[in-house]
Amino acid sequence: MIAFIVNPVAGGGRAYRKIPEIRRIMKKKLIDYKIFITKYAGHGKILARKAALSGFKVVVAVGGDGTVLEVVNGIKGTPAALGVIPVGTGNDFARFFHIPKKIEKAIDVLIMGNVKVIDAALINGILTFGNIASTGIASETAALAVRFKKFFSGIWAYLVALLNVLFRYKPYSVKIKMDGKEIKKDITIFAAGVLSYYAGGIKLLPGADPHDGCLDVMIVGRVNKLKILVLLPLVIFGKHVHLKSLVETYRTKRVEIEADKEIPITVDGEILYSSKIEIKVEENAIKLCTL
Ligand SMILES: Nc1ncnc2c1ncn2[C@@H]1O[C@H](COP(=O)(O)OP(=O)(O)OP(=O)(O)O)[C@@H](O)[C@H]1O
Repeated sequence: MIAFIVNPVAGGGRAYRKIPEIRRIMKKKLIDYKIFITKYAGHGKILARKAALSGFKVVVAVGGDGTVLEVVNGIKGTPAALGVIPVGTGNDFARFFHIPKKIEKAIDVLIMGNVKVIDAALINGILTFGNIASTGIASETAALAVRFKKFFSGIWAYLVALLNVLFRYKPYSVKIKMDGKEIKKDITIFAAGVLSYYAGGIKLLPGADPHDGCLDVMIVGRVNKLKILVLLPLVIFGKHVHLKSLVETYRTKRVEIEADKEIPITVDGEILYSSKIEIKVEENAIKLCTL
């Protein structure tokens, strides 16, 4: 039995509009299913948990990365597997695993029965996430991009927001603890995660591998703002990591950041504020229906 958790606002309402198509395809394929529609942000986690505990073998996030985040946290620790119908705006989680955007093909992935166990990450001991957590210019940009999403789609909303943030951004002074070492740093961009994509297709952590039991970490310290503009096209295609003089990369199981004030942290599209961030890998945390 398959449970679909539909976030009606994901993808600007696209997730909701796809319900009749999901019903038609499931009827044609003669598979038992139920559709649950979220009523508010956070409801997806509750619905997903209830579905998983009441025997649904697959619980499907019908939406974007925010919906996947809620379903992952809902089904964590239950026998249910995660499915995704990527009808959000960015869909970075589905992009990494090549989950098709066409509804019928995405449903085929669910019923094919191919389940892979993948790593996730835990932030501040409370939230499990499947993509990337970031702070610095990236999170300030994400916070602003929310407003631009009404006017621009996917990656464009982030690019316009970035140009707005870029010239007023002041690097955060932080302490970073990793692998028994502590470094003091002024950070422009910090990202840690288990998958590669960010903000609708930007390849922020190109080397991330959800099967290696590690987080990939990427840090850009204090840099001339014009250099950020040079870095930008490279980041989109994941080539920035070759610029060793600007970009530091690490692979670790746990990383901690301490700042002297609350800073924004973007976690799979959601924004948290904290002065202390602890991110650690959760090995084999998610069972995922994939190709
Ligand atoms: N019924 C609801 N009403 C309002 N917000 C909701 C509802 N259900 C879920 N949400 C919230 O909607 C937000 C956006 O969802 P989601 O991220 O899936 O879509 P998106 O932003 O279009 O896609 P992406 O994150 O891939 O760009 C999430 O933060 C989620 O918590």
